[in-house]
Amino acid sequence: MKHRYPSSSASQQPAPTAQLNDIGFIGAGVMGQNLIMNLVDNGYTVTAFDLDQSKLDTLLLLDQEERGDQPPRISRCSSYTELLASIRSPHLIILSVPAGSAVDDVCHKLIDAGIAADDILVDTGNSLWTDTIEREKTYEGKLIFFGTAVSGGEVGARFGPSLMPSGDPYAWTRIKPIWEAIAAKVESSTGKSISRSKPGETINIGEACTTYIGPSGSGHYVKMVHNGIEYADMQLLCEAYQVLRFGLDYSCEEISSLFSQWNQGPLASYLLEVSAEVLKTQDPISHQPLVDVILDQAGQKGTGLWTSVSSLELGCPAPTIAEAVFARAMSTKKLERLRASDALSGPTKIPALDTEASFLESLHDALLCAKTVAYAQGFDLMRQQARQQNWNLDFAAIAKIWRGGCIIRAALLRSISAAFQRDPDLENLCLDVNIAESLSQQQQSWREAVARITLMGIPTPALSSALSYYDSYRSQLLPANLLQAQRDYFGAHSFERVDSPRGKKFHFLWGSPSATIVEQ
Ligand SMILES: NC(=O)C1=CN([C@@H]2O[C@H](COP(=O)(O)OP(=O)(O)OC[C@H]3O[C@@H](n4cnc5c(N)ncnc54)[C@H](OP(=O)(O)O)[C@@H]3O)[C@@H](O)[C@H]2O)C=CC1
Ligand SMILES: O=C(CO)[C@H](O)[C@H](O)COP(=O)(O)O
Repeated sequence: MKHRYPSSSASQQPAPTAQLNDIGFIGAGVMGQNLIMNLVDNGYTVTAFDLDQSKLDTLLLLDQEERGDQPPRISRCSSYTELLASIRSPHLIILSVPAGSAVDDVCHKLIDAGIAADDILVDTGNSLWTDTIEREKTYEGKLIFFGTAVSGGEVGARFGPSLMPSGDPYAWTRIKPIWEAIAAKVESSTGKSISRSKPGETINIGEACTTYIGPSGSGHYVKMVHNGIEYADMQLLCEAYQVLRFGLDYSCEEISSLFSQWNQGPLASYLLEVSAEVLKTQDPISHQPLVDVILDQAGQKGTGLWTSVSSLELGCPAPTIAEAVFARAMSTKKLERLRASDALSGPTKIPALDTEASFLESLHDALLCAKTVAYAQGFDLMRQQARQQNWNLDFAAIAKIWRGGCIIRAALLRSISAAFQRDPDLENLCLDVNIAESLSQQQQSWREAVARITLMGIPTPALSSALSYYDSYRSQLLPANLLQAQRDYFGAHSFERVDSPRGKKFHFLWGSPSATIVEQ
């Protein structure tokens, strides 16, 4: 351990008294407000700071409403000096501000306000994992910067998120009981969520959806990949919706009930549940389905993009995740798409379906296979990055903490954690004996769905790219032999031969009258 902690900062701060709060919290926005309420439900007292003081008004009102005749659990403050003076030493401060410069802004201001070297600042935002590594180094000796990525949106933050902590092991010993208290819980035997949905409720049974991920930055990397899978999963559901809506003329209500039905089986997931809920929601203004009045231009904050960049940098294919990012980008070209819809033709003949029921079954299986493949890509990325960074990631534990609280929680994660428990060094999820069997059984339906949908002219970039990944991954031969020959032809880039030891390079003298191969 690199840190050499000076004596506790207690000397610079007021001595602990009953009035001092347990935790300082900076950023009382969507996530911050809910994390704070989760902390106080679990018995911690908090001093909160936000640039926007009206957010603190709301927070204190909420505390007043929920605590009944108990004393206040939250104090507000208007400066970092006040924040430090109002919490126990060594200080523990949690940060929930937008990723990027706001995080450093807070660090600098806390340093100016006298934060001590053994005080802990936990960044719960979606920070770029390399920024977290840099920050831990930059602020060493001034404060202990510790990353904990959080998933679960506002409801998760309030009643139990999935938490991905990483960094300084000493800081982890202090944070662990708090994270275990506020995290989502799942039943050990079934992996099912133990629901908690009322203010004041706490759950002290089951497995907490948090585990120490590893060295600095690893938790934020794992969360970034979680979000990449989230992008893919969301896109797959959007593609299924579009096929049903415009290929089969289903109403939103009908799609909602089909999704709810699918949610009882192996596709069960929070995102499917959310989609079913969204699709049955009416717009109070136009009284049409709400989705029909939402502009089809997707936003993004960057984690899917970072996952795809990481995939390219590592040379570790995650095309389904990348296609999901591209799909969001394509959606923003609204005006161009409107022009292109006039200029470019679609299918002239759409063959009739054999039966609607068999197509729905194929679509169901296609979704399940593509979702599995998206997870396989995500876990492969984590495996490659872990190798490069020398992180010892426990993939079974990661799959387990995603079973509850987080946005990608899904029944499938039970098979995924079981796969990594069977073989912690599993190269690719598709190779797990049970997962391989399911994919092999369902791949024909997947092809039929993709082929049908292609003939309908409905774009399914994630569904189809996942199938191409599956087929590429199971190919003994890929056309990279021709590709190597092309490279050698125009750039003398050389190639290896199948009949020579690996590493030996050859160049063909293209265009020379005698067919000559030279060893490089
Ligand atoms: N929303 C979600 O579902 C999830 C979000 N996250 C991550 O959590 C973090 C917080 O997100 P979210 O709660 O949605 O964001 P919000 O914008 O709702 O809240 C962020 C809060 O931080 C305040 N803030 C901004 N800059 C500073 C600063 N320099 N110093 C102090 N306070 C500041 C903001 O104040 P002001 O409004 O005045 O700028 C705001 O109150 C982000 O990193 C996000 O990516 C992670 C998981 C899920
Ligand atoms: O981290 C999250 C959930 O896990 C956030 O909801 C994330 O910000 C969503 O990303 P985007 O805005 O890019 O869709």
